[in-house]
Amino acid sequence: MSALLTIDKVIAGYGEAVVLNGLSLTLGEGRSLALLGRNGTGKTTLIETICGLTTLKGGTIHLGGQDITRTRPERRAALGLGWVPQERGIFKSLTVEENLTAIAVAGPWSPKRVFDMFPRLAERRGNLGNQLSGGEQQMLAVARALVINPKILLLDEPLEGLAPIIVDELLSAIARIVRDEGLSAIIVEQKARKILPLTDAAVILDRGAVVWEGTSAALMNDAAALDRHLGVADRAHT
Ligand SMILES: Nc1ncnc2c1ncn2[C@@H]1O[C@H](COP(=O)(O)OP(=O)(O)OP(=O)(O)O)[C@@H](O)[C@H]1O
Repeated sequence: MSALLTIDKVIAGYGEAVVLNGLSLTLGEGRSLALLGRNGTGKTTLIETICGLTTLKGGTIHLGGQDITRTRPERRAALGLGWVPQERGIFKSLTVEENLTAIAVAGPWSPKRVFDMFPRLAERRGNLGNQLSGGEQQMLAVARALVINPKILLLDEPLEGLAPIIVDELLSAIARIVRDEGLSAIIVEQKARKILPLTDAAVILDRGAVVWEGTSAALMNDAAALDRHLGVADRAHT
C-alpha cells in the first residue's frame, strides 16, 4: 500500500492559537479513514490544515509523494483534494446542474455519473442551490467534490443535522464511493457507529492529538475505547 497523504508532526492552528500539536497521520492509496473525536478536538482544523487554510507552525504534508506543505489552497485543490466543508460551500444562486458543470474536470466522475448516484439531484437539476433541502445541498456538495475528480475526498461531518432517511441515502452513496469505487477519503463524523462500517481505518483525536488509531473493525469491537474517547453519548446518537 503506497501512501497517498502523509502528515508528519504537524503543528497548526489559527493565528497564535495552536490546535494540532505534532500530529502525524498516513492515508494509503484507495483507503478510507474515519476521523473521530468529541467536539472541539481538532478534526475540522486537521481537514483545513490539509487544505492549507490554517496557520502552519511546523511539520510537513505530502500528497502523492509531493511536498504540499507550503502550497497555496487553490493549488492543493487542483492537485487532488476534494474538500466538502461543514458549511457545504455550494453556489446557491446557480442550478444544481450549473453547480457541477461550472467546476467539472475530465475524469471518471462526470456530472452524469454523479446524477446516477444521486437520483434526487438528477430530479432537481434545474433547481437553484437555495431551493434545495439540507440533505439535497449536502448531496450536491459531495457531488461537486466528486466532479473535480479528486485523489482524496475530505468530508467534514456530512451527516450533521440531516433526517434519518437522508442520512441512509448519503451513507449508501459514500459506501459506493469509498468501498465500491475505492476513492481515498477522510470522513469526519460524530456518529462513529454509522461511519465505521464503511471505512477501512479510524483515528480518534483529543486535544489536537491522535489518541487512538487502528482498523475501523477493531474500533467497532472496542466498546471501551468508544466509551473512553467518544463518550456514552455516541451510543445514544446512533
Ligand atoms: N477560526 C478559528 N479561530 C480560532 N480558533 C478556532 C477556529 N476554529 C476552531 N478553533 C478552535 O480550535 C479547536 C478545535 O476546533 P475544531 O473545529 O477543529 O474541532 P472539531 O473537532 O472539528 O469539533 P466539532 O466537532 O465541534 O466541529 C477548538 O478549540 C476551537 O475553538
